[in-house]
Amino acid sequence: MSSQEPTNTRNFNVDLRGIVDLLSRHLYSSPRVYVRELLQNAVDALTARGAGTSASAPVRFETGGGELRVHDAGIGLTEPQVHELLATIGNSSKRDELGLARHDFLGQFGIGLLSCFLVADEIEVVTRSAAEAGAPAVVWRGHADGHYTVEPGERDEPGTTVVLRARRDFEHWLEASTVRELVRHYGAMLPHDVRVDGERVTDATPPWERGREELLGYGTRLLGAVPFDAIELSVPEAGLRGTAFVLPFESNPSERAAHRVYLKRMLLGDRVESVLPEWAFFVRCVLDAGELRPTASREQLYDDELLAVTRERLGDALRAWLVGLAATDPERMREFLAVHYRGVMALAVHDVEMLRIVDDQVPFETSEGRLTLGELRARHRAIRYTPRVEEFRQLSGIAAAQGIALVNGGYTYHIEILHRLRRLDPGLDVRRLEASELATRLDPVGPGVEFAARDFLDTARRTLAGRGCEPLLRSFSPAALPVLYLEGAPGGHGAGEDVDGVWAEFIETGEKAERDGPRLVFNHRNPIVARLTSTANDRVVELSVEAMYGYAMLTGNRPLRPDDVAGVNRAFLGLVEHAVREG
Ligand SMILES: Nc1ncnc2c1ncn2[C@@H]1O[C@H](COP(=O)(O)OP(=O)(O)OP(=O)(O)O)[C@@H](O)[C@H]1O
Repeated sequence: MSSQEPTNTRNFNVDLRGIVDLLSRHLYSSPRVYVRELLQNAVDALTARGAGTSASAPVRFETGGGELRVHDAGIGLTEPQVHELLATIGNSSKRDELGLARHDFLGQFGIGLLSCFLVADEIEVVTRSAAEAGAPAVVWRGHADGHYTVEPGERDEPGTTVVLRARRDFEHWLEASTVRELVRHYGAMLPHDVRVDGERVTDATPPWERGREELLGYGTRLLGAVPFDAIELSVPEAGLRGTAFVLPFESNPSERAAHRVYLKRMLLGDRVESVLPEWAFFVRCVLDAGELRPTASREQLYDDELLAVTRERLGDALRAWLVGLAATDPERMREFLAVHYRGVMALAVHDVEMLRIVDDQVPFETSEGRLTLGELRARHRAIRYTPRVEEFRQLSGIAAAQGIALVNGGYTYHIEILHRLRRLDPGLDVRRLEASELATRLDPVGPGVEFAARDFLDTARRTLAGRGCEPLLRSFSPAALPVLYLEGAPGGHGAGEDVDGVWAEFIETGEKAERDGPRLVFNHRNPIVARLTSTANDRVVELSVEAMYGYAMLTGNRPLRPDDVAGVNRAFLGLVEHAVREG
Protein backbone atom coordinates (compact mmCIF):
# COMPACT_ATOMS: atom_id res chain seq x y z
CA MET A 1 0.00 0.00 0.00
CA SER A 2 1.21 3.48 -0.78
CA SER A 3 1.77 5.83 2.13
CA GLN A 4 1.22 8.84 -0.14
CA GLU A 5 -1.80 11.12 0.25
CA PRO A 6 -4.47 10.19 -2.28
CA THR A 7 -4.53 12.78 -5.04
CA ASN A 8 -8.18 12.40 -5.97
CA THR A 9 -9.64 14.12 -2.86
CA ARG A 10 -13.14 15.49 -3.50
CA ASN A 11 -15.73 17.30 -1.38
CA PHE A 12 -19.09 15.80 -0.49
CA ASN A 13 -22.01 17.00 -2.52
CA VAL A 14 -25.20 17.71 -0.66
CA ASP A 15 -28.58 16.76 -2.03
CA LEU A 16 -30.53 19.63 -0.51
CA ARG A 17 -33.93 18.15 -1.37
CA GLY A 18 -32.92 14.97 0.45
CA ILE A 19 -31.86 16.95 3.51
CA VAL A 20 -35.03 19.05 3.60
CA ASP A 21 -37.05 15.88 3.22
CA LEU A 22 -35.14 14.37 6.15
CA LEU A 23 -35.76 17.44 8.31
CA SER A 24 -39.45 17.61 7.52
CA ARG A 25 -40.13 13.93 8.00
CA HIS A 26 -37.85 13.10 10.90
CA LEU A 27 -36.77 16.20 12.76
CA TYR A 28 -39.56 18.75 12.75
CA SER A 29 -43.06 17.81 13.85
CA SER A 30 -44.75 20.34 11.55
CA PRO A 31 -43.94 23.03 8.94
CA ARG A 32 -44.99 25.57 11.59
CA VAL A 33 -41.44 25.47 13.02
CA TYR A 34 -40.22 27.67 10.15
CA VAL A 35 -41.69 30.69 12.05
CA ARG A 36 -39.79 29.72 15.16
CA GLU A 37 -36.50 29.43 13.26
CA LEU A 38 -36.93 32.85 11.59
CA LEU A 39 -37.85 34.47 14.89
CA GLN A 40 -34.91 32.83 16.57
CA ASN A 41 -32.46 34.03 13.91
CA ALA A 42 -33.80 37.58 14.19
CA VAL A 43 -33.45 37.56 17.99
CA ASP A 44 -29.94 36.08 17.79
CA ALA A 45 -28.97 38.77 15.27
CA LEU A 46 -30.15 41.42 17.76
CA THR A 47 -28.19 39.73 20.53
CA ALA A 48 -25.07 39.69 18.34
CA ARG A 49 -25.46 43.38 17.62
CA GLY A 50 -25.82 44.12 21.33
CA ALA A 51 -26.77 47.65 22.35
CA GLY A 52 -25.94 48.91 18.85
CA THR A 53 -29.49 49.22 17.57
CA SER A 54 -31.97 51.90 18.53
CA ALA A 55 -34.80 50.52 16.37
CA SER A 56 -38.12 50.86 18.21
CA ALA A 57 -39.53 47.62 16.77
CA PRO A 58 -36.40 45.61 16.06
CA VAL A 59 -38.22 42.49 14.76
CA ARG A 60 -41.13 42.87 12.35
CA PHE A 61 -43.10 40.19 10.51
CA GLU A 62 -45.11 41.45 7.53
CA THR A 63 -47.58 39.35 5.58
CA GLY A 64 -49.50 39.97 2.37
CA GLY A 65 -49.49 39.06 -1.30
CA GLY A 66 -48.63 35.43 -0.57
CA GLU A 67 -45.33 36.55 0.99
CA LEU A 68 -43.81 36.78 4.42
CA ARG A 69 -41.12 39.37 5.15
CA VAL A 70 -39.18 39.24 8.39
CA HIS A 71 -37.12 42.35 9.21
CA ASP A 72 -34.60 42.55 11.98
CA ALA A 73 -32.29 45.36 13.08
CA GLY A 74 -29.62 42.84 14.02
CA ILE A 75 -25.98 42.30 13.19
CA GLY A 76 -26.51 41.57 9.47
CA LEU A 77 -24.00 39.75 7.26
CA THR A 78 -21.20 40.71 4.88
CA GLU A 79 -20.94 38.99 1.50
CA PRO A 80 -18.21 36.53 2.64
CA GLN A 81 -20.37 35.68 5.69
CA VAL A 82 -23.34 35.03 3.42
CA HIS A 83 -21.34 32.35 1.57
CA GLU A 84 -19.89 30.96 4.73
CA LEU A 85 -23.00 30.96 6.93
CA LEU A 86 -26.18 31.04 4.86
CA ALA A 87 -24.95 28.78 2.11
CA THR A 88 -23.07 26.26 4.23
CA ILE A 89 -25.33 23.72 5.79
CA GLY A 90 -24.40 22.97 9.37
CA ASN A 91 -22.30 26.11 9.77
CA SER A 92 -23.29 28.55 12.45
CA SER A 93 -21.90 31.78 13.86
CA LYS A 94 -23.40 30.76 17.19
CA ARG A 95 -20.76 28.23 18.14
CA ASP A 96 -17.32 28.98 19.46
CA GLU A 97 -13.94 27.74 18.15
CA LEU A 98 -14.48 24.48 20.00
CA GLY A 99 -17.85 23.97 18.37
CA LEU A 100 -19.79 24.61 21.57
CA ALA A 101 -22.97 26.66 21.58
CA ARG A 102 -22.26 30.27 22.48
CA HIS A 103 -24.07 31.10 25.64
CA ASP A 104 -26.31 33.96 24.60
CA PHE A 105 -27.74 32.51 21.39
CA LEU A 106 -30.83 30.45 20.79
CA GLY A 107 -29.49 28.69 17.68
CA GLN A 108 -26.43 26.48 17.44
CA PHE A 109 -26.85 23.77 14.83
CA GLY A 110 -26.67 25.75 11.58
CA ILE A 111 -29.68 24.10 9.98
CA GLY A 112 -32.61 26.24 11.15
CA LEU A 113 -32.92 28.34 8.02
CA LEU A 114 -33.50 25.19 5.96
CA SER A 115 -36.87 24.80 7.69
CA CYS A 116 -38.11 27.62 5.44
CA PHE A 117 -37.94 25.10 2.59
CA LEU A 118 -40.80 23.28 4.30
CA VAL A 119 -43.15 26.05 3.08
CA ALA A 120 -41.27 27.88 0.27
CA ASP A 121 -39.11 26.93 -2.71
CA GLU A 122 -36.96 30.02 -2.43
CA ILE A 123 -35.50 31.95 0.50
CA GLU A 124 -34.44 35.52 -0.16
CA VAL A 125 -32.19 37.29 2.33
CA VAL A 126 -31.37 40.98 2.02
CA THR A 127 -28.70 41.84 4.56
CA ARG A 128 -26.25 44.55 5.53
CA SER A 129 -23.60 44.12 8.15
CA ALA A 130 -23.54 46.34 11.20
CA ALA A 131 -20.16 44.97 12.21
CA GLU A 132 -18.31 46.39 9.18
CA ALA A 133 -18.74 50.12 8.65
CA GLY A 134 -19.90 50.94 5.11
CA ALA A 135 -20.35 47.31 4.11
CA PRO A 136 -22.68 47.08 1.10
CA ALA A 137 -26.04 45.32 1.23
CA VAL A 138 -26.20 41.84 -0.30
CA VAL A 139 -29.11 39.79 -1.67
CA TRP A 140 -28.82 36.03 -1.28
CA ARG A 141 -31.34 33.71 -2.90
CA GLY A 142 -31.29 30.05 -1.92
CA HIS A 143 -33.34 27.50 -3.86
CA ALA A 144 -34.74 24.21 -2.68
CA ASP A 145 -33.03 22.40 -5.58
CA GLY A 146 -29.66 23.26 -4.01
CA HIS A 147 -28.33 26.33 -5.90
CA TYR A 148 -28.03 29.91 -4.69
CA THR A 149 -27.20 33.34 -6.06
CA VAL A 150 -25.61 36.43 -4.48
CA GLU A 151 -25.83 39.96 -5.85
CA PRO A 152 -25.63 43.54 -4.57
CA GLY A 153 -28.75 44.71 -2.78
CA GLU A 154 -30.53 47.80 -1.47
CA ARG A 155 -30.80 48.42 2.24
CA ASP A 156 -30.36 51.66 4.18
CA GLU A 157 -29.95 50.38 7.71
CA PRO A 158 -27.86 47.46 8.92
CA GLY A 159 -29.87 44.32 9.60
CA THR A 160 -31.58 41.56 7.65
CA THR A 161 -34.84 40.93 5.83
CA VAL A 162 -35.88 37.39 4.95
CA VAL A 163 -38.55 37.03 2.25
CA LEU A 164 -40.49 33.83 1.61
CA ARG A 165 -43.08 33.14 -1.10
CA ALA A 166 -45.41 30.29 -0.32
CA ARG A 167 -45.07 27.08 -2.25
CA ARG A 168 -48.31 25.88 -3.85
CA ASP A 169 -50.70 24.38 -1.31
CA PHE A 170 -48.69 25.87 1.57
CA GLU A 171 -50.16 29.37 1.33
CA HIS A 172 -51.98 29.10 4.67
CA TRP A 173 -48.67 28.79 6.53
CA LEU A 174 -47.81 32.34 5.44
CA GLU A 175 -51.23 33.90 6.09
CA ALA A 176 -51.46 36.77 8.57
CA SER A 177 -53.52 34.89 11.19
CA THR A 178 -51.27 31.81 11.11
CA VAL A 179 -48.09 33.85 11.36
CA ARG A 180 -49.47 36.00 14.20
CA GLU A 181 -50.56 32.95 16.15
CA LEU A 182 -47.22 31.18 15.66
CA VAL A 183 -45.07 34.20 16.52
CA ARG A 184 -47.14 34.71 19.67
CA HIS A 185 -46.97 31.01 20.50
CA TYR A 186 -43.19 30.82 20.31
CA GLY A 187 -42.21 34.36 21.13
CA ALA A 188 -44.73 35.95 23.52
CA MET A 189 -42.19 36.00 26.34
CA LEU A 190 -39.22 37.34 24.38
CA PRO A 191 -37.71 40.48 25.89
CA HIS A 192 -37.99 42.41 22.59
CA ASP A 193 -40.67 44.34 20.81
CA VAL A 194 -41.73 41.83 18.14
CA ARG A 195 -44.54 42.88 15.80
CA VAL A 196 -46.71 41.10 13.27
CA ASP A 197 -48.30 43.46 10.72
CA GLY A 198 -47.71 46.31 13.15
CA GLU A 199 -49.26 44.61 16.18
CA ARG A 200 -47.03 43.90 19.15
CA VAL A 201 -47.16 40.21 20.13
CA THR A 202 -44.59 40.05 22.90
CA ASP A 203 -45.34 40.63 26.54
CA ALA A 204 -42.01 40.95 28.20
CA THR A 205 -43.05 40.23 31.80
CA PRO A 206 -43.06 36.49 32.43
CA PRO A 207 -45.88 35.23 34.68
CA TRP A 208 -43.67 34.51 37.67
CA GLU A 209 -42.47 38.10 37.75
CA ARG A 210 -46.04 39.36 38.12
CA GLY A 211 -48.17 39.66 41.25
CA ARG A 212 -49.85 36.62 42.75
CA GLU A 213 -53.27 37.44 41.35
CA GLU A 214 -51.99 37.75 37.79
CA LEU A 215 -49.95 34.62 38.24
CA LEU A 216 -53.03 32.66 39.31
CA GLY A 217 -54.92 34.16 36.36
CA TYR A 218 -52.23 32.81 34.05
CA GLY A 219 -52.43 29.42 35.79
CA THR A 220 -56.20 29.39 35.40
CA ARG A 221 -55.89 29.91 31.64
CA LEU A 222 -53.21 27.23 31.46
CA LEU A 223 -55.12 24.57 33.41
CA GLY A 224 -58.67 25.55 32.53
CA ALA A 225 -59.40 25.76 36.26
CA VAL A 226 -58.17 27.83 39.21
CA PRO A 227 -54.92 26.23 40.44
CA PHE A 228 -54.88 24.78 43.93
CA ASP A 229 -51.67 26.71 44.52
CA ALA A 230 -48.67 28.20 42.71
CA ILE A 231 -45.17 27.18 43.76
CA GLU A 232 -42.20 29.34 42.91
CA LEU A 233 -39.36 27.52 41.14
CA SER A 234 -35.75 28.58 40.86
CA VAL A 235 -32.64 26.62 39.88
CA PRO A 236 -29.76 29.07 39.55
CA GLU A 237 -27.37 26.49 38.00
CA ALA A 238 -29.75 26.11 35.06
CA GLY A 239 -30.66 29.80 34.94
CA LEU A 240 -34.18 28.61 35.66
CA ARG A 241 -37.17 30.55 36.94
CA GLY A 242 -40.75 29.43 36.86
CA THR A 243 -43.94 28.39 38.56
CA ALA A 244 -45.50 25.03 39.31
CA PHE A 245 -49.29 25.21 39.32
CA VAL A 246 -50.80 22.57 41.60
CA LEU A 247 -53.69 20.90 39.79
CA PRO A 248 -57.10 21.36 41.40
CA PHE A 249 -58.27 18.07 39.85
CA GLU A 250 -56.99 14.53 39.97
CA SER A 251 -54.44 13.56 37.36
CA ASN A 252 -53.41 10.12 36.31
CA PRO A 253 -50.15 9.29 38.10
CA SER A 254 -49.14 6.84 35.37
CA GLU A 255 -49.27 9.60 32.75
CA ARG A 256 -46.26 11.86 32.83
CA ALA A 257 -47.21 15.47 33.27
CA ALA A 258 -46.21 17.79 30.43
CA HIS A 259 -44.84 21.23 31.14
CA ARG A 260 -44.47 24.49 29.24
CA VAL A 261 -40.79 25.21 28.88
CA TYR A 262 -39.07 28.30 27.49
CA LEU A 263 -35.37 28.46 26.74
CA LYS A 264 -33.99 31.99 26.94
CA ARG A 265 -37.61 33.18 26.86
CA MET A 266 -38.38 31.37 23.59
CA LEU A 267 -40.92 28.56 23.74
CA LEU A 268 -39.39 25.10 23.53
CA GLY A 269 -42.69 23.31 23.87
CA ASP A 270 -45.95 22.89 25.72
CA ARG A 271 -45.49 19.21 26.35
CA VAL A 272 -41.95 18.90 27.71
CA GLU A 273 -41.87 15.98 30.11
CA SER A 274 -38.31 15.40 31.13
CA VAL A 275 -37.77 18.56 33.18
CA LEU A 276 -39.58 17.25 36.28
CA PRO A 277 -39.32 13.94 38.12
CA GLU A 278 -41.77 11.29 37.03
CA TRP A 279 -43.69 11.56 40.29
CA ALA A 280 -44.59 15.21 39.83
CA PHE A 281 -47.99 14.26 38.42
CA PHE A 282 -49.85 16.85 40.48
CA VAL A 283 -48.38 20.00 38.93
CA ARG A 284 -48.10 21.70 35.55
CA CYS A 285 -45.09 23.96 35.30
CA VAL A 286 -44.26 26.99 33.24
CA LEU A 287 -40.59 27.80 33.30
CA ASP A 288 -37.75 29.47 31.53
CA ALA A 289 -34.18 28.23 31.59
CA GLY A 290 -31.15 29.94 30.19
CA GLU A 291 -28.69 27.09 30.56
CA LEU A 292 -30.58 23.97 29.51
CA ARG A 293 -30.02 22.81 25.96
CA PRO A 294 -32.58 21.84 23.33
CA THR A 295 -32.38 18.79 21.11
CA ALA A 296 -31.88 19.54 17.39
CA SER A 297 -35.64 19.44 16.78
CA ARG A 298 -35.91 22.12 19.47
CA GLU A 299 -38.96 20.41 20.90
CA GLN A 300 -37.46 18.58 23.89
CA LEU A 301 -34.56 19.08 26.27
CA TYR A 302 -31.19 17.47 25.77
CA ASP A 303 -30.78 14.86 28.47
CA ASP A 304 -27.50 15.79 30.14
CA GLU A 305 -26.11 16.13 33.65
CA LEU A 306 -27.56 19.62 34.08
CA LEU A 307 -31.03 18.42 33.20
CA ALA A 308 -30.69 15.63 35.78
CA VAL A 309 -29.63 18.13 38.46
CA THR A 310 -32.48 20.45 37.47
CA ARG A 311 -34.99 17.65 37.74
CA GLU A 312 -33.76 16.85 41.21
CA ARG A 313 -33.89 20.49 42.38
CA LEU A 314 -37.41 20.95 41.06
CA GLY A 315 -38.41 17.73 42.82
CA ASP A 316 -36.95 19.14 46.06
CA ALA A 317 -39.04 22.30 45.65
CA LEU A 318 -42.26 20.35 45.22
CA ARG A 319 -41.46 18.11 48.15
CA ALA A 320 -40.67 21.13 50.33
CA TRP A 321 -44.04 22.63 49.39
CA LEU A 322 -45.84 19.43 50.44
CA VAL A 323 -43.94 19.11 53.68
CA GLY A 324 -44.53 22.80 54.42
CA LEU A 325 -48.24 22.50 53.72
CA ALA A 326 -48.54 19.49 56.00
CA ALA A 327 -46.74 21.33 58.78
CA THR A 328 -48.43 24.71 58.52
CA ASP A 329 -51.89 24.13 57.10
CA PRO A 330 -53.25 20.63 57.83
CA GLU A 331 -56.72 21.59 56.56
CA ARG A 332 -55.34 22.55 53.11
CA MET A 333 -53.23 19.42 53.19
CA ARG A 334 -56.36 17.34 53.69
CA GLU A 335 -57.96 19.11 50.73
CA PHE A 336 -54.87 18.38 48.65
CA LEU A 337 -54.93 14.73 49.65
CA ALA A 338 -58.62 14.46 48.84
CA VAL A 339 -57.78 15.42 45.23
CA HIS A 340 -54.42 13.69 44.76
CA TYR A 341 -54.81 10.75 47.13
CA ARG A 342 -53.98 8.03 44.59
CA GLY A 343 -50.95 9.85 43.29
CA VAL A 344 -49.53 10.55 46.74
CA MET A 345 -49.99 6.91 47.70
CA ALA A 346 -48.26 5.77 44.50
CA LEU A 347 -45.44 8.13 45.24
CA ALA A 348 -45.06 7.06 48.87
CA VAL A 349 -44.13 3.61 47.61
CA HIS A 350 -40.93 5.06 46.11
CA ASP A 351 -40.21 8.18 48.04
CA VAL A 352 -39.43 8.44 51.74
CA GLU A 353 -40.55 12.06 52.08
CA MET A 354 -43.92 11.18 50.61
CA LEU A 355 -44.07 8.16 52.87
CA ARG A 356 -43.58 10.47 55.83
CA ILE A 357 -46.49 12.58 54.65
CA VAL A 358 -48.72 9.54 54.23
CA ASP A 359 -47.65 8.21 57.65
CA ASP A 360 -48.52 11.51 59.21
CA GLN A 361 -51.60 12.58 57.26
CA VAL A 362 -53.49 9.78 55.57
CA PRO A 363 -55.99 7.82 57.68
CA PHE A 364 -56.03 4.05 57.18
CA GLU A 365 -58.79 1.63 58.11
CA THR A 366 -57.59 -0.17 61.23
CA SER A 367 -59.01 -2.40 63.91
CA GLU A 368 -58.95 0.67 66.15
CA GLY A 369 -60.89 2.86 63.74
CA ARG A 370 -59.59 5.31 61.12
CA LEU A 371 -56.08 6.25 62.20
CA THR A 372 -52.95 7.46 60.50
CA LEU A 373 -50.13 4.95 60.49
CA GLY A 374 -48.19 7.36 62.69
CA GLU A 375 -50.95 7.24 65.30
CA LEU A 376 -51.14 3.47 65.08
CA ARG A 377 -47.36 3.17 65.43
CA ALA A 378 -47.48 5.33 68.54
CA ARG A 379 -49.79 2.75 70.12
CA HIS A 380 -48.31 -0.50 68.79
CA ARG A 381 -44.89 -1.83 67.90
CA ALA A 382 -46.39 -4.68 65.88
CA ILE A 383 -48.77 -4.07 62.99
CA ARG A 384 -50.62 -6.76 61.10
CA TYR A 385 -52.61 -6.47 57.91
CA THR A 386 -55.03 -8.50 55.86
CA PRO A 387 -54.46 -8.39 52.12
CA ARG A 388 -58.17 -8.25 51.32
CA VAL A 389 -60.91 -5.86 52.36
CA GLU A 390 -63.42 -8.58 53.19
CA GLU A 391 -60.97 -10.45 55.34
CA PHE A 392 -60.36 -7.27 57.27
CA ARG A 393 -64.09 -6.87 57.87
CA GLN A 394 -64.28 -10.40 59.25
CA LEU A 395 -61.32 -10.17 61.52
CA SER A 396 -60.95 -6.59 62.66
CA GLY A 397 -63.37 -7.10 65.57
CA ILE A 398 -61.50 -10.15 66.77
CA ALA A 399 -58.17 -8.37 66.39
CA ALA A 400 -59.49 -5.32 68.26
CA ALA A 401 -60.75 -7.50 71.09
CA GLN A 402 -57.32 -9.07 71.39
CA GLY A 403 -55.33 -5.86 71.16
CA ILE A 404 -53.82 -6.71 67.77
CA ALA A 405 -53.28 -3.66 65.53
CA LEU A 406 -54.81 -4.78 62.26
CA VAL A 407 -54.78 -2.67 59.09
CA ASN A 408 -56.94 -3.17 56.04
CA GLY A 409 -54.33 -3.84 53.35
CA GLY A 410 -56.92 -4.52 50.69
CA TYR A 411 -56.57 -1.17 48.89
CA THR A 412 -54.03 -0.23 46.21
CA TYR A 413 -50.52 0.52 47.53
CA HIS A 414 -51.50 -0.14 51.18
CA ILE A 415 -49.39 -3.27 51.63
CA GLU A 416 -46.35 -1.75 49.91
CA ILE A 417 -46.66 1.32 52.11
CA LEU A 418 -47.02 -0.79 55.27
CA HIS A 419 -43.85 -2.68 54.43
CA ARG A 420 -42.03 0.54 53.63
CA LEU A 421 -42.86 1.87 57.11
CA ARG A 422 -39.69 0.22 58.37
CA ARG A 423 -37.82 2.93 56.49
CA LEU A 424 -39.22 5.41 58.98
CA ASP A 425 -39.32 3.08 61.95
CA PRO A 426 -36.74 0.29 61.63
CA GLY A 427 -37.85 -1.51 64.81
CA LEU A 428 -41.45 -1.86 63.64
CA ASP A 429 -42.82 -5.37 63.17
CA VAL A 430 -45.11 -5.36 60.11
CA ARG A 431 -46.53 -8.60 58.76
CA ARG A 432 -49.52 -10.18 57.19
CA LEU A 433 -51.86 -11.54 59.85
CA GLU A 434 -51.61 -15.29 60.46
CA ALA A 435 -54.61 -17.22 61.70
CA SER A 436 -52.55 -18.64 64.55
CA GLU A 437 -51.93 -15.13 65.89
CA LEU A 438 -55.58 -14.64 66.64
CA ALA A 439 -55.29 -17.44 69.21
CA THR A 440 -59.02 -17.78 69.06
CA ARG A 441 -60.60 -21.18 68.63
CA LEU A 442 -64.33 -21.26 68.78
CA ASP A 443 -64.69 -24.54 70.70
CA PRO A 444 -68.12 -26.13 70.98
CA VAL A 445 -69.48 -26.01 74.53
CA GLY A 446 -70.58 -29.64 74.81
CA PRO A 447 -74.10 -31.10 74.81
CA GLY A 448 -74.77 -30.50 78.55
CA VAL A 449 -74.08 -26.75 78.44
CA GLU A 450 -75.86 -26.44 75.08
CA PHE A 451 -78.94 -28.07 76.55
CA ALA A 452 -78.91 -25.92 79.66
CA ALA A 453 -78.55 -22.78 77.55
CA ARG A 454 -81.39 -23.41 75.11
CA ASP A 455 -83.80 -20.91 76.77
CA PHE A 456 -81.03 -18.31 76.74
CA LEU A 457 -80.38 -18.94 73.05
CA ASP A 458 -84.09 -18.74 72.21
CA THR A 459 -84.42 -15.37 73.94
CA ALA A 460 -81.18 -14.15 72.35
CA ARG A 461 -82.42 -15.24 68.91
CA ARG A 462 -85.65 -13.28 69.39
CA THR A 463 -83.80 -10.21 70.65
CA LEU A 464 -81.32 -10.25 67.77
CA ALA A 465 -83.88 -10.97 65.04
CA GLY A 466 -84.13 -7.25 64.16
CA ARG A 467 -80.33 -6.94 64.00
CA GLY A 468 -79.91 -9.49 61.23
CA CYS A 469 -77.61 -11.78 63.19
CA GLU A 470 -77.87 -15.12 64.97
CA PRO A 471 -76.59 -15.98 68.47
CA LEU A 472 -74.05 -18.76 68.89
CA LEU A 473 -72.64 -20.16 72.11
CA ARG A 474 -68.95 -21.17 72.04
CA SER A 475 -66.02 -21.31 74.35
CA PHE A 476 -62.89 -19.29 73.46
CA SER A 477 -59.97 -17.23 74.68
CA PRO A 478 -59.54 -14.75 76.13
CA ALA A 479 -62.10 -15.44 78.83
CA ALA A 480 -62.34 -11.73 79.53
CA LEU A 481 -64.03 -11.25 76.15
CA PRO A 482 -67.79 -11.93 76.52
CA VAL A 483 -68.89 -11.68 72.86
CA LEU A 484 -67.57 -11.47 69.33
CA TYR A 485 -69.40 -10.23 66.28
CA LEU A 486 -68.54 -12.33 63.21
CA GLU A 487 -69.62 -11.43 59.73
CA GLY A 488 -70.71 -14.13 57.30
CA ALA A 489 -67.91 -15.71 55.32
CA PRO A 490 -66.68 -13.76 52.31
CA GLY A 491 -67.77 -15.06 48.93
CA GLY A 492 -71.38 -15.70 49.87
CA HIS A 493 -73.13 -18.42 51.78
CA GLY A 494 -72.86 -22.14 51.55
CA ALA A 495 -70.03 -24.44 52.36
CA GLY A 496 -66.60 -24.04 50.94
CA GLU A 497 -67.05 -21.63 48.03
CA ASP A 498 -64.51 -18.85 47.48
CA VAL A 499 -63.31 -18.91 51.03
CA ASP A 500 -59.59 -18.55 51.55
CA GLY A 501 -56.99 -16.59 53.48
CA VAL A 502 -56.87 -16.12 57.22
CA TRP A 503 -60.63 -16.18 57.55
CA ALA A 504 -60.81 -19.67 56.05
CA GLU A 505 -58.16 -20.96 58.44
CA PHE A 506 -59.98 -19.27 61.25
CA ILE A 507 -63.40 -20.73 60.57
CA GLU A 508 -61.92 -24.15 59.92
CA THR A 509 -61.46 -24.28 63.64
CA GLY A 510 -65.16 -23.69 64.15
CA GLU A 511 -68.14 -25.33 62.60
CA LYS A 512 -69.58 -25.31 59.12
CA ALA A 513 -72.61 -23.34 60.28
CA GLU A 514 -70.35 -20.37 61.01
CA ARG A 515 -69.87 -19.89 57.32
CA ASP A 516 -73.37 -18.55 56.95
CA GLY A 517 -74.75 -15.15 58.01
CA PRO A 518 -73.44 -12.80 60.74
CA ARG A 519 -73.15 -14.25 64.24
CA LEU A 520 -72.98 -12.86 67.72
CA VAL A 521 -70.79 -15.45 69.42
CA PHE A 522 -71.15 -15.63 73.22
CA ASN A 523 -68.11 -16.85 75.12
CA HIS A 524 -69.08 -19.47 77.68
CA ARG A 525 -65.60 -19.22 79.16
CA ASN A 526 -66.55 -15.71 80.33
CA PRO A 527 -68.09 -15.88 83.83
CA ILE A 528 -70.81 -13.29 83.15
CA VAL A 529 -71.91 -15.09 79.98
CA ALA A 530 -71.81 -18.46 81.80
CA ARG A 531 -74.14 -17.09 84.47
CA LEU A 532 -76.35 -15.42 81.91
CA THR A 533 -76.97 -18.70 80.04
CA SER A 534 -78.53 -20.15 83.16
CA THR A 535 -80.52 -17.05 84.15
CA ALA A 536 -84.24 -17.68 84.25
CA ASN A 537 -85.17 -13.99 84.05
CA ASP A 538 -86.10 -13.41 80.39
CA ARG A 539 -86.10 -9.64 80.74
CA VAL A 540 -82.51 -9.61 82.05
CA VAL A 541 -81.39 -11.91 79.21
CA GLU A 542 -83.03 -9.64 76.64
CA LEU A 543 -81.40 -6.50 78.02
CA SER A 544 -78.02 -8.21 78.39
CA VAL A 545 -78.06 -9.60 74.83
CA GLU A 546 -78.94 -6.15 73.51
CA ALA A 547 -76.14 -4.56 75.56
CA MET A 548 -73.60 -7.19 74.49
CA TYR A 549 -74.54 -6.72 70.87
CA GLY A 550 -73.75 -3.01 71.25
CA TYR A 551 -70.53 -3.85 73.09
CA ALA A 552 -69.44 -6.26 70.32
CA MET A 553 -70.13 -3.63 67.66
CA LEU A 554 -68.16 -1.00 69.55
CA THR A 555 -65.14 -3.19 70.30
CA GLY A 556 -65.10 -4.27 66.65
CA ASN A 557 -65.15 -0.61 65.52
CA ARG A 558 -68.27 -1.22 63.50
CA PRO A 559 -70.61 1.64 62.76
CA LEU A 560 -73.73 1.71 64.95
CA ARG A 561 -76.95 2.31 63.06
CA PRO A 562 -79.64 4.49 64.73
CA ASP A 563 -81.51 1.27 65.65
CA ASP A 564 -78.41 -0.11 67.33
CA VAL A 565 -77.88 3.07 69.33
CA ALA A 566 -81.50 3.01 70.48
CA GLY A 567 -81.05 -0.65 71.49
CA VAL A 568 -77.90 0.12 73.47
CA ASN A 569 -79.65 2.98 75.29
CA ARG A 570 -82.64 0.83 76.07
CA ALA A 571 -80.42 -1.95 77.38
CA PHE A 572 -78.33 0.39 79.49
CA LEU A 573 -81.30 2.09 81.17
CA GLY A 574 -83.12 -1.22 81.57
CA LEU A 575 -80.13 -2.83 83.26
CA VAL A 576 -79.63 0.17 85.55
CA GLU A 577 -83.28 0.04 86.49
CA HIS A 578 -83.01 -3.65 87.16
CA ALA A 579 -79.89 -3.19 89.29
CA VAL A 580 -81.54 -0.41 91.29
CA ARG A 581 -84.63 -2.49 91.86
CA GLU A 582 -82.61 -5.53 92.93
CA GLY A 583 -80.38 -3.35 95.13
N1 LIG B 1 -31.43 37.21 10.48
C1 LIG B 1 -30.13 36.91 10.48
N2 LIG B 1 -29.22 37.86 10.73
C2 LIG B 1 -27.91 37.60 10.73
N3 LIG B 1 -27.40 36.35 10.52
C3 LIG B 1 -28.25 35.37 10.26
C4 LIG B 1 -29.65 35.57 10.22
N4 LIG B 1 -30.24 34.39 9.94
C5 LIG B 1 -29.26 33.48 9.82
N5 LIG B 1 -28.06 34.05 10.01
C6 LIG B 1 -26.74 33.40 9.97
O1 LIG B 1 -26.85 32.17 9.33
C7 LIG B 1 -26.37 31.11 10.17
C8 LIG B 1 -27.17 29.83 9.93
O2 LIG B 1 -28.52 30.05 10.34
P1 LIG B 1 -29.43 28.82 10.73
O3 LIG B 1 -30.74 29.36 11.11
O4 LIG B 1 -29.41 27.85 9.60
O5 LIG B 1 -28.67 28.13 11.92
P2 LIG B 1 -28.38 28.66 13.41
O6 LIG B 1 -29.34 29.71 13.76
O7 LIG B 1 -26.92 28.99 13.51
O8 LIG B 1 -28.61 27.32 14.26
P3 LIG B 1 -29.95 26.49 14.45
O9 LIG B 1 -29.96 25.44 13.41
O10 LIG B 1 -29.78 25.92 15.83
O11 LIG B 1 -31.08 27.45 14.31
C9 LIG B 1 -26.52 31.66 11.55
O12 LIG B 1 -25.59 31.04 12.45
C10 LIG B 1 -26.22 33.13 11.37
O13 LIG B 1 -24.84 33.37 11.39
